[in-house]
Amino acid sequence: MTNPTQKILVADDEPLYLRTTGDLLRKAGYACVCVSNATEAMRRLREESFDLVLSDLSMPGNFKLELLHDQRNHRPTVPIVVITGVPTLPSAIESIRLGITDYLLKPVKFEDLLACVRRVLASAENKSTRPPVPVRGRDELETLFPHMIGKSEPMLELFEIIDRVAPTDTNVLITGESGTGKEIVASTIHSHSHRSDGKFQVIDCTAVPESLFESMLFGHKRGSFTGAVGEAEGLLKQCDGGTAFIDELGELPVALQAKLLRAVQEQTFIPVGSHTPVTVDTRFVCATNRDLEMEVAAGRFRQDLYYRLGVIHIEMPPLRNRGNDILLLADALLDSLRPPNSAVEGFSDDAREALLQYDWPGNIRELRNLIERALTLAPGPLVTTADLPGKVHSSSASGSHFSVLREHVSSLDASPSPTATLPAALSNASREEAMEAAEYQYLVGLMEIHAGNVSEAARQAGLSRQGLHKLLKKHDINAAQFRS
Ligand SMILES: Nc1ncnc2c1ncn2[C@@H]1O[C@H](COP(=O)(O)OP(=O)(O)OP(=O)(O)O)[C@@H](O)[C@H]1O
Repeated sequence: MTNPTQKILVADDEPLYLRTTGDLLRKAGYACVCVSNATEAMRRLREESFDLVLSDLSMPGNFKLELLHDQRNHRPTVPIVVITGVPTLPSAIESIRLGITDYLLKPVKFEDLLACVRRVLASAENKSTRPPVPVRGRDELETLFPHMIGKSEPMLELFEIIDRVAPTDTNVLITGESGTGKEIVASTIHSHSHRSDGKFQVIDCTAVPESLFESMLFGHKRGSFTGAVGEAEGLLKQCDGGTAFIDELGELPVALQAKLLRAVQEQTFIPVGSHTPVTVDTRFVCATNRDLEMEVAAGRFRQDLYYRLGVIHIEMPPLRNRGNDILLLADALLDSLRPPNSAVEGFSDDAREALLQYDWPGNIRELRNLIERALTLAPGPLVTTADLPGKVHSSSASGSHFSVLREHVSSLDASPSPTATLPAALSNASREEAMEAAEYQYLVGLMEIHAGNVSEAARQAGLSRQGLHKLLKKHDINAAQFRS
């Protein structure tokens, strides 16, 4: 039921759109004020109270800037649904400060607009019964999420975003290199949300064959396809009331993107072989290490889905940009991974320096693996550079053998002659380093041949898509960069 006191400000510089939207919303029972420029929109916002703003932020006058300015004057944020023909995603902090709750792309169907308005207003009503998120100082931010280690500026900014975004129902897109902590951020958002009693459901787009993905996500009726011996509830239904974490979103096949869009937009879907829609109440948090904007530009990822899922866009800082957090993480991981009978107590000064100098292409996952390895090698009491892989300790001295080797093999022709000789400087490389560099070269060549198509490349390599993804991740190779 529409609450007749709910008041919407519609701000847009297209007269026809403005008039029809206003008329339709009034018919749907909302009080509606329509304005065609930023100055008028700000004047109305300052003088009256609204429950929702529907606006293309890029109309005459800088509405975005004025809203941010008002925020600094501590005015309460009204939820904003951005309706635009030329979208750009603001940073996470900017989205939060502006109060952006959703994106709709023009032309927008009125039923979609209405569904969105209802959802946002219902969620804003819930929100008003929740205590506001206080502004936190540095000390408080540092201790807010004890399982997430970090005191560097990029990490404190991340903690502030998580703190502000967790209590809302806004969809979140987390991007960043492999191993930077995207999943841990997603689960922290869930555990600090009002959905924490519901399930945090991980849905990995690379883990399921394309043909089974739809039934895995939405469920199926008995007999709907060969092998569907019973009825199955999909993963989305299982996290009704909770959070769906869609990992490796960039790998989601195009055919399924439209179906996911409907589920995200309307919170309903139809199980395979059924005719009856299922309704859920699920928040979507997604992650990818692909450049989704590039995927959208290349036509491989739906623009509407990208905007719908990325209302808040968090970019994870790579470990190499987190300064002394590297050492905080190394100490904490050593503590948590050390077996009870281990004689190892810490790192030598040289080893600490080497950890700081290395560029960590595999980020925290790589650091964790390195510490596990060092714990088995180091006689104790200190882990020294001798217990670290060559690529780590040599990066602080003469440059890593591995990276030099990797550079060398990358500069070779795509099909190098078997007699190609390695430079004398590389004769120091260990067998392990040489094998890694060869594997890297093979993967780069494979990606070039198949123009970044992981399924085709996996077929040639005799690997599963998932297996190939793991290898690409290990070498920090982004398949998207090979697509034209
Ligand atoms: N700030 C942190 N403090 C402590 N541990 C962390 C932190 N960030 C990540 N980790 C740990 O590092 C490992 C990798 O993190 P996670 O799986 O969240 O990365 P990811 O970005 O999702 O990786 P991928 O893209 O490969 O799926 C996990 O074991 C996680 O618990």
